[in-house]
Amino acid sequence: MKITHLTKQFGTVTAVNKVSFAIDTPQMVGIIGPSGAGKSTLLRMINRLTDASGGSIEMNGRDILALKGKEKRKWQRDCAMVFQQFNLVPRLDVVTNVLLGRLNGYSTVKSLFSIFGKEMVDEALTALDRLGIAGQALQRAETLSGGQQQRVAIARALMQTPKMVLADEPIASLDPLSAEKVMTALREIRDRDQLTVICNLHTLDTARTYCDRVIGMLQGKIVFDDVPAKLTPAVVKDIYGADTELNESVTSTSMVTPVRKPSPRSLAPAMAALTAG
Ligand SMILES: Nc1ncnc2c1ncn2[C@@H]1O[C@H](COP(=O)(O)OP(=O)(O)OP(=O)(O)O)[C@@H](O)[C@H]1O
Repeated sequence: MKITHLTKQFGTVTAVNKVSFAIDTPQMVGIIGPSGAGKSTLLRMINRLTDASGGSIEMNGRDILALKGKEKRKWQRDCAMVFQQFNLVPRLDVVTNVLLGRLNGYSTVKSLFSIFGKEMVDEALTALDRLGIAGQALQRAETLSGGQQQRVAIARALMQTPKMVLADEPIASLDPLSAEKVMTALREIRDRDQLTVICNLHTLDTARTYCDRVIGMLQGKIVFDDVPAKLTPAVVKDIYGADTELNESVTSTSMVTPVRKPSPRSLAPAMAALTAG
C-alpha cells in the first residue's frame, strides 16, 4: 500500500496533512501521537469511512480513493476495522457476533446452522478458539469482559478474511492483562495470516513491545517513521511534548504469555451445544 500526500480538512482544521508512507511487507505498524494528532482520521481514510480531501492511496496499482459502490464495500471488508468500543451486538451471543463479520448484517438469528451453515459456524468457532474465547461462544456478548469482547471483535474481523487489519485504539479501555492479550492476538495475525496490522496506540510501551514500525504523528503530520528502537527520549519529547511521562506510564503491556495454538478439542462443548439446540 502506498499513501501519498493524504490530507483531510475539516473546515479550517487540517486533521491529516500531506501524510505519505508505504507498507510493502506484512508488518505491525503502531501509530502514536497526542490526542488530536490525526491518527483516527488517517485510519478512517484508509478504510474509506472518511473521505480524503486530497492525496492518494494505492494498493497493487489500484486507486483506493476512487473506489465506489460494491468495490468500495469490498475494500472496506478487505481492511477490517477494530474499534476501541468493540462495536458488538450486546444481546447476541458471541459466535453470532463473529458470524456477522462474514454476512454483514443478519438481524434475526433463529438457527445458526440454517442461516450460516455448519462450515461457517465451524470457522467462527475456530476463530474464537484462536483468540482463546471459544468457551464463551454461546454467551451473550454483553456478559463478557472488555478484553474478551475485543477478542470477539478481532475474531469477527478475521471472518471477513481481511487483507489488512486496522485497529483504532484497540486497548484504550482495557486493563493491562486484557490489553496484553489483545495485542498478542493482533501480532499473531501478522505472524500467522501474514497480514499488515495498523494500530493506533496511546501508549508508547505498547508500540515498543509489539510493533515492527512506529509512525509518530503530530498536528496531522508524520514526524517519525522508523523501528521502535529509534524512539529515543528526544524523539518522544518532540511528538508528545509535556505529555511524555503520561504516555509512557499509563498502561504496561509488557507481560509475555505464550501464543495459543488452536485446539479442536476446546471447540467440542460449543459445537455440541449448537448441535443440541
Ligand atoms: N468529524 C469531524 N469533524 C470535525 N473535526 C474533526 C472530525 N474528526 C476529527 N476532527 C478533528 O481532526 C483532528 C484530528 O482528530 P483525530 O480524531 O483524527 O485525532 P486522534 O489523533 O485520533 O486523536 P485521539 O487520540 O484523541 O483519538 C482533531 O482536531 C479533531 O478535532
